[in-house]
Amino acid sequence: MLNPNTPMLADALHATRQSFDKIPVVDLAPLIDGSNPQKVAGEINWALANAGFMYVRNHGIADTVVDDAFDQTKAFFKLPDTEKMDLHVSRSGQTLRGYIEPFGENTDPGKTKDLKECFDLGPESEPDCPFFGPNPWPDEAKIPGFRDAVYRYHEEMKRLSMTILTGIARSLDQAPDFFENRMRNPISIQRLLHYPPQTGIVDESIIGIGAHTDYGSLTILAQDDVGGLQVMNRDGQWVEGTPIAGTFVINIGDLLQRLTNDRFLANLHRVVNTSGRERYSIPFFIDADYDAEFSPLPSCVSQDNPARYEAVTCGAHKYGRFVQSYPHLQKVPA
Ligand SMILES: O=C(O)CCC(=O)C(=O)O
Ligand SMILES: [Fe+2]
Repeated sequence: MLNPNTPMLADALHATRQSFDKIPVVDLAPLIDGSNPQKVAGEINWALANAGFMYVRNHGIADTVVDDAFDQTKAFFKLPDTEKMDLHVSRSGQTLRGYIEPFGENTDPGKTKDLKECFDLGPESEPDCPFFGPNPWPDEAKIPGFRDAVYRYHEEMKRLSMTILTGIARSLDQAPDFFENRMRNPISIQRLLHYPPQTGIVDESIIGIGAHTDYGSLTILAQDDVGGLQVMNRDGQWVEGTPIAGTFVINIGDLLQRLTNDRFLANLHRVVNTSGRERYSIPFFIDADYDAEFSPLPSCVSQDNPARYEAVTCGAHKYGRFVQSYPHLQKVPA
């Protein structure tokens, strides 16, 4: 007889196992040490134009920084639900920091409810526009070292993202500081994620995180060894983003797709955890300054390929996407 705990995936949730040539692995060493940044830019160009995703290795981030952040992530999600709910994102106004419970944010609304729970934080700053302000830190006595480890991770990710963005700028034939100039005080979000394993019949109505594209410029994802990330390939098939030790998964968001007039792809992805184990991941999202304008680069526009997007500002675009996926924001009058 069928064990009711054995996951049974509906057809639409199956991922094709393919060679990971499909999601390329880019060695960042020649970019970081300056020996051959143009070679790395070429690899980035291929990856972002075809997959919208890449793994990066030799990224220069110490294992201990990543391991400490994962240890603290696990400790955080073990806190009692009432304590996590005291830090709920809806209490942070437009800063949008804090805890989100299962089904509290749905990234493919109308189709899928997200089983994940997460905790968002960002740079400590004045709350002068959406996405900026203080963090709702959990009680240090309950999880000692949380703030330091998670914030250190955030700072390291900011540094790494600026390095990767110099490679992306080169791959677009722009000056290496192209992004730095629109990232003086960028919106950045550090997210801690927990995906409980799913058992029984799993269909698209509830999965870890529904199919979505990321909203901003660049995402750096650390995942544990559990697996479950799926990325859509150009044929519309879901390809597994299998964990590779010592790498981060990098993908771009809508703002870079707009900037490149669709030359680079903000690709659909989702998470389905039927491993039988708890899955943890730590994405870091970097966007740009709140008022930075994104419209197609002249070098990505031609007579045959006219501009496909109007200009948007980073903050307005990002906030609009959050309103669509956060039920609590929809209740707030505009
Ligand atoms: O947990 C993952 O692997 C992906 C998370 C994700 O796509 C997101 O938070 O935007
Ligand atoms: Fe995502």
